[in-house]
This record gives sequence, structure tokens and C-alpha cells, in this order.
Amino acid sequence: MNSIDTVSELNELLAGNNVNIQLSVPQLVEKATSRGEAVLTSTGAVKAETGKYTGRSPQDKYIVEEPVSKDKIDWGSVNQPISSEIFDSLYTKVIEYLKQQDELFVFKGFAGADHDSRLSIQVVNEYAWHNLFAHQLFIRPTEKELEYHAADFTIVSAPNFKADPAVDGTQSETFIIVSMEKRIVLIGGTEYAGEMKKSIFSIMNYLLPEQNILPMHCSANVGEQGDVSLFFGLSGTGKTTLSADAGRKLIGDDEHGWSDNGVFNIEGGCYAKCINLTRENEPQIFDAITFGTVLENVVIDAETRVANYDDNSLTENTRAAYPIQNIENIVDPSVAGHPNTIIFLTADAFGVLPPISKLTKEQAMYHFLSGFTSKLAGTERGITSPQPAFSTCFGSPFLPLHATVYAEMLGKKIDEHGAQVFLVNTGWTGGEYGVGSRMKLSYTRTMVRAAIEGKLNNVETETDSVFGLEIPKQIEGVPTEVLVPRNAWEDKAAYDIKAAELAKAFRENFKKFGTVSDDISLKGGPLA
Ligand SMILES: Nc1ncnc2c1ncn2[C@@H]1O[C@H](COP(=O)(O)OP(=O)(O)O)[C@@H](O)[C@H]1O
Ligand SMILES: C=C(OP(=O)(O)O)C(=O)O
Ligand SMILES: [Mn+2]
Repeated sequence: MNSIDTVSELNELLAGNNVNIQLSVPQLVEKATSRGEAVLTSTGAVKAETGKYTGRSPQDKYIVEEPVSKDKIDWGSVNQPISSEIFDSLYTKVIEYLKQQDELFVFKGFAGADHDSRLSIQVVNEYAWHNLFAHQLFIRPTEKELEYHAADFTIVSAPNFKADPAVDGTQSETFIIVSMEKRIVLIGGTEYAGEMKKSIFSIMNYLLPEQNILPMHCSANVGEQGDVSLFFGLSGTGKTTLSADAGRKLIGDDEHGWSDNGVFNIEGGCYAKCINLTRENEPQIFDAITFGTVLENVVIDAETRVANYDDNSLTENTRAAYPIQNIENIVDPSVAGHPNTIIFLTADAFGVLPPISKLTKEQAMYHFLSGFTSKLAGTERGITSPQPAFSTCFGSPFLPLHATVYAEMLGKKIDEHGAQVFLVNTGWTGGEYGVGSRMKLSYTRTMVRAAIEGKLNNVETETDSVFGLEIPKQIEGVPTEVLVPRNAWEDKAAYDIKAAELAKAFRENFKKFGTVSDDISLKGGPLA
């Protein structure tokens, strides 16, 4: 089978009389509820459950081994190859399966708020609620744009189609396969909606560097003076939470590009975690949950239909998906200038990294490549407690190219625009996970604001004796004893052992970058 067949199979599917194209939010809400896929809640949000897949399933993610991309992809456990024969045969089966459905739902829109580099996408869904998710998360076209819309990439999602590993060549019933050549994402066996948005993000991580644009797994906001801040971080480290700040306009909560013009959001919506969500702690996010928001795996009262955000019985990874316009203070379209402040968020389960520290250029490169953090409960299949992890560029599950491609681009941009980089530990303090506690959100917010407002530029600092990081000695509103990790631990000997263990893990991990990065390692890594 060649690529022409893939296109005509898709066209035939889309020409069927069971296809609903570009339904509005109320129409999709109606479809999702009347078809029994979701229920209406007291705020007008719709709530859907996703069965056993309540987070991403990285083990089931593949990229088709094809001539156009073969030599560019950084193949390995993240970017697992799959043959075009397997893809073609599964694709045909999925298309046949979708043709049998009573109804299908298609969303057409864009990824990338900068018109120069945006990608036209379409999403074909078996479920109305998934299509509502696509509508809320991707960039919605104007009427005129819709008229001329021609998809560069298509997501075909059939969660109820399950692969048979013995016959289909997958590792399980679930598959998320990207073909860069055929420009298709094929999803089956999982209902977790996040797979759709993260697939498009992976594709942007493949396409943007060719246009000299740095794709970034970060949130972004901008202050009154046009000062832009970025917050890099793996899932659950605080990108969405910390970028929602009443005093600053939100650019986006998860995926951005940085071009010669500045930064832009890749998406048109946010995907916030809502476990333990309260209006008091996260007012912007709480209030964004209104009519048409998709609540994923949130437990609601059967009668009143009021959400209970404290209930983690379905998963720790409960989610709300809403258009960015649901947040009061935003820039629209989601574009802004060059960043002044860059924050690397890490959720350190060892409890030894300082809650905030200032990085030199070499430290910034070292920590960007290392990407040390923890995988937090629920974010990936099988993760039930924080698992320390080195996730290159704070987003390794989404990077098809070699990490150094992104790191070099970031290094150049930091130099060019003179951005100050901070490392912020939103994870544990006073002891490792199980002994200490998670850093208080209100402290993290205070520290982050101080950094963004330039208040930490000329403060007195203390050098972390293990990692060589510069720790501000005082930050107004934060108790001084939490600033230096060793002081926050009651058992100093235990701290010393943990810190040495983490420094060793950093050094071991950095070996994978070889001698090219010796200078960065020497000047930016843990002290001897
Ligand atoms: N100190 C802290 N900083 C940031 N988030 C925190 C902190 N303590 C607890 N949290 C919680 O951790 C979660 C962070 O998730 P989120 O912002 O959605 O991460 P991301 O967008 O990076 O995936 C939120 O539920 C937030 O309430
Ligand atoms: C959607 C996800 O991203 P994040 O948690 O970074 O928002 C995810 O990791 O599944
Ligand atoms: Mn997020």
C-alpha cells in the first residue's frame, strides 16, 4: 500500500453519511451526553471516564520507520520504531471499524498560534467527548479559515478498537502510532484524551526545529511590561498551576514554540490537573471550569452533579480541558515577545534540591539536558508514587529528535536574549517522599513571583554545597529555613546521604551525552 491509498481511505471515511464535521460546543455536549459517553455536571462541564487508561501509555507509542524520518529520529525506548506494514494494516482495520459506527466526529483546526508556522490539523473521533476535547484544546478556526482548511496532519482515534498483539504486531491492545510520511496519528485501545494533544506536540517537536523554531514543553505568561516567563516541567510539576497568575496574562499552559519573533502557544486550550483543586488555591483554574469544559475521571455526586475534586478513586490524574479564553487574564492570540525569565520546574522526590536557585549559563544547559524530576502519580500508566526520573529537556516522552538539538537551540536563545534561568523544586522538602512534605504551593508562588519581578537578581546567595547552585538567602514571605534544603531536614546525616546519592545519579545520567558536553558537565554539574 502506498500513501495515496492512505489518503483515499481517509477521504472515503470522511465522505460517509455518519460523519459530523465541526459541531459546536453545545452540539458536542448534547451528543456526548445523549450517547451515554458523558454526563452533565452542575457547572455545565461534561464528565467522562476513561476506563483503565487514565494517563499516557508511553510503552504503546510508536513512530513508523519511514525514509523521510528514519535518519532524523532518536530511536530508543521513547521513540519506538514500528514497520510501515504494521501501520498500514492497522490503519485499514481502524478505518473499516470507524465506517461501521453510527456516528463519527471531526474537528478541523490548528496547532501553533503563529501563522507563519502553524500546522493545520484534523481530528477524527469515535467519541463525541473526545471531539469536544479536541475542540477545546486545539486552536479553533474562524469561519473563513475553516472554508480554506486543508489538514496537514490527521489524528484518527478509535479507543474501542483494540489491537491483537499476536496478529497486529503491537505490544498490547493499545497503540499510538505517528507516521511522519503519511501525516497520520493512529490511536486505538486508550480513551485517555491527553494522548491526542501530546501526539500533536510530538509532531511539532519534529517539525519546528527545521524552521529554526524551538519547541518547548513549558507554560508561559507575560506581565504588564511585556516581560515573558517560561515554566518548563514534566507532567505534574506545576506548569499549568504556576502560569495561571492573576497578575500576569496567560500565553499557554503546556506547549510553546520560540521563534525569532518570540514565543507562541501551540494550543488553544488548557488541560489542568484537578486533584484537590480549590478555588482558594487555584482560582483561575477553578473558575475556568464552565459549560463545555471536559472533566476527565473527576468524581461527581450522582444527584447534585457537583464535582468532588478531592476524590482520587478513579485516578490521581483527574483533568479539566477548557479553551484558554476561559481564563480571565490572557493574551489573544497566544503570542508574545522573547522571555526574560526561564524557570525549570522539578518535583524532587529526594527532597534535596533547593526550592529556588539561580543558574549560570552552564548550569542551565546541564539541568536542561539532565531534566531531573519525578514522574508523579497517575501521569503515566503504572506510576503510583513519585518516581525520580531524568527526562531530557523536561519532556523526553515528546521529543522525536536527539535532545542536543533542542538544548543547543535553547542555549543560543538564552545567550541572544539574556534570559535568567532559575531551578524551582516544587517537590519534596524536609525529607524525601514519604518523610518530608511537598513544598507549599503558596511558597512556590511567592518565590516564582520574586524571580519574575527581578527581586532575586541582586540578592545575597549561599552556594549549595552539593550542586553548586546559588540559593537566595532571603525571600520576603518565605520562611528562611525552607530556602536551604539541609536546614529543612531534621536529620542532617540523612540529608547528606540523599544529596550525595542524587549527585551521583546526575553524574551517571549525564554520561549518556558523551564527551561533547564535558565543559557543561564540569561547570554546570554537581560539585566534585
Ligand atoms: N509547590 C507546588 N508547586 C506547584 N504545584 C503544586 C505544588 N504543591 C502542590 N502542587 C499541585 O501539583 C499539581 C501541579 O500540576 P500541574 O500544574 O497541572 O502540572 P503540569 O501542568 O506541569 O503537568 C497541581 O495539582 C498543584 O495543585
Ligand atoms: C497531558 C499531559 O501533560 P501535562 O501533565 O504536562 O499537562 C500528560 O503528561 O499526559
Ligand atoms: Mn499542565
